[in-house]
Order: sequence, then C-alpha cells, then structure tokens
Amino acid sequence: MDRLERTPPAIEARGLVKRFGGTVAVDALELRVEQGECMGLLGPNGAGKSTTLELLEGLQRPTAGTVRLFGLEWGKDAARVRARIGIAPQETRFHGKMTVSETLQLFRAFYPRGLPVDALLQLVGLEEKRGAYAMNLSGGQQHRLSLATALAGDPELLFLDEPTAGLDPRSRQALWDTLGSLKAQGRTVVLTTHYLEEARALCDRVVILDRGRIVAQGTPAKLLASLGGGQVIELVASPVPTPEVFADLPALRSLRLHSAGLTLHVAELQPALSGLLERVRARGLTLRSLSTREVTLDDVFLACTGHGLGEDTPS
Ligand SMILES: Nc1ncnc2c1ncn2[C@@H]1O[C@H](COP(=O)(O)OP(=O)(O)OP(=O)(O)O)[C@@H](O)[C@H]1O
Repeated sequence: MDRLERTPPAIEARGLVKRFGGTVAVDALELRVEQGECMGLLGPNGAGKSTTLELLEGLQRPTAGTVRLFGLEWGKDAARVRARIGIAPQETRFHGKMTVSETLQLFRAFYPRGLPVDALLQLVGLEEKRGAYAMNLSGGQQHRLSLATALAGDPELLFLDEPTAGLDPRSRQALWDTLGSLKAQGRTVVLTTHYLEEARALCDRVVILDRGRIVAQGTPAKLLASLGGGQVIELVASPVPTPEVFADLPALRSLRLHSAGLTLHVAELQPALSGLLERVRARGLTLRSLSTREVTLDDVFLACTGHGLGEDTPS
C-alpha cells in the first residue's frame, strides 16, 4: 500500500453537479484537497463558490457526483465526517442574549470531543470578550466568534465562506494571522474569497471558478507565472485609440479595449512605455491617464474568462 492510499485526501469530489431548476450552479467539478493544504475558491458573484462549499460540507445534496472527505462519504458516514469538520458560513446569527462564552459552550456541547472554551477564546483572540453579549460584538469580533464556533469540535478540516468579508484592513490582517496559525497546526482549510490578497496571503492553492467550472488552478505564484509575469499598463487617451495603434508595441503580450480605456499586458515595461509614448505622439493623441502595475490574479482570471473577478458572472 503506498502512502497516498494510507492517507486519503481531505477532500475528493468527482463529477460534482448541482442544478437549481435551469441554473447549473456547479458543473462537473473535480476537486482534490490534500490534508494540511489551504485551498482558496475564487470567482465572481454567482460563480458557484458557496454552492460548491455547501456540497462539500454535506449541507446540500449534489444533483450528480460524489464527495469524499478523508475517504468517507456523506451518504454512508455522515456522523464520522461531521465530527472531523468545522464550518464558518458567510453569515452567522448568534443568540443575542447569550454571552460569547455561553455561545461557545453551546457549540462545544454538539461534539463528543473538542477544544475547551478557554482554548477557543485564545485561538481567536476573544478572551476579553468572554462575558460580552454576542449581539454587542463588532463585525470583526463576530467573524472571530464564528471561527471559534467552527473550531469547537477541534476539526481537522475547516470550511470558511468569505471569512473576512466586510472587515477593515486591521481586522482582516488579525484574522489572517489567526488562520495562519491554524494552518501551522496542520489543519486543512478551504475558503472562499473575493480578495486576491487574501488568496495570496493564505492559500497554497487557488481554484478559480466561473459558471460552476474550474477555469484555472495552481499556487498563486504559478497562476501569475502562467501569464508570463510582466506588467500591466492602463491607458486612457482621446480620441480613443483603436487597438491596432499598439498592436506592434515592443514586448506586448496582450491588449484589451474596454469602456475605461486600454489595458496592455507587457513583458517588459521600459521598451513598451517608450513605444507607447511614440505612438501617442505620432497619432496626435492626448493622454488622459497612464498607470502601470504588477500582474494580479484578476488578470489571470480575465485571461481565462474574458471578464474580471470583481464583476458578476454574465448570464
Ligand atoms: N438555493 C438556490 N436556488 C436557486 N438558485 C441558486 C440557489 N443557490 C444558488 N443558486 C444559483 O446558483 C449560482 C451559484 O451561486 P453561488 O451562491 O454558489 O455563487 P457564489 O460564487 O458563491 O456567489 P457569491 O460570491 O455572490 O456568494 C447562482 O446563479 C445562484 O443564483
């Protein structure tokens, strides 16, 4: 028996499909997450991230396909699977008249084994709020409490649906630190996010979904490298230049005309910028704005799908 047979993956989904009437939310998804891995699901609104998560969590039944967690199937071994996972949904409503500590005692009681309330409070940095009513916590503290409830059963596998949505940068960084230490403890983490920096900071692997399908996956570094690195130039000029004006630009990799102007992906900045300014002058164009930046995961997404991560899935 080889090592992989003895250590089943934390998650193995085969041919996963979820339909809601005529909408195919998840479309023939194949997914494997190794134990100890942190995997991020990225995609625009409506891409199927939450539905995928809920299928993996056993909260929804797939229309077709199978989900195995640690080699166990939801249909056959639900109790054993449930004891090994923790779920922090996109929104958690806590009982307003229960304190943080009482809330955690309640969640802890759902599991035959797990972490003591004090350890949970410490893990998420809520020790000082143990006596506060859950309804009086700030947004960031509520996210922390949600994470603590997901940790109550000391899970090996954590599912987090947009764990830092709506948080200010400081609270987000604090939660990233907590998630970093949970990863360091060897827990497997699957999270959905709209924040590219979050995926870069936390995830060993990123899966980009669009219309329920995987359009790209790999380490954040590998995904960025798939575009060949380089830089992006954003340009607005009047009159609006046609793409042909820059088609023979030195070091040009790709070019896209959109409502806000032109986006050019270039291998090297200096020759591209010199060539660009020459063409602007030669055509008598007036530059309205010009900026450059590193290639981001959004550019990878754009290259895969033709639309941006910040946009809704086109219907
Ligand atoms: N219970 C449901 N009934 C009908 N359609 C649904 C249901 N849940 C999800 N959908 C549809 O399935 C598709 C995928 O939705 P899902 O919530 O999984 O996307 P998402 O990527 O998580 O989006 P967001 O980033 O906005 O949370 C969407 O078209 C959505 O309208």
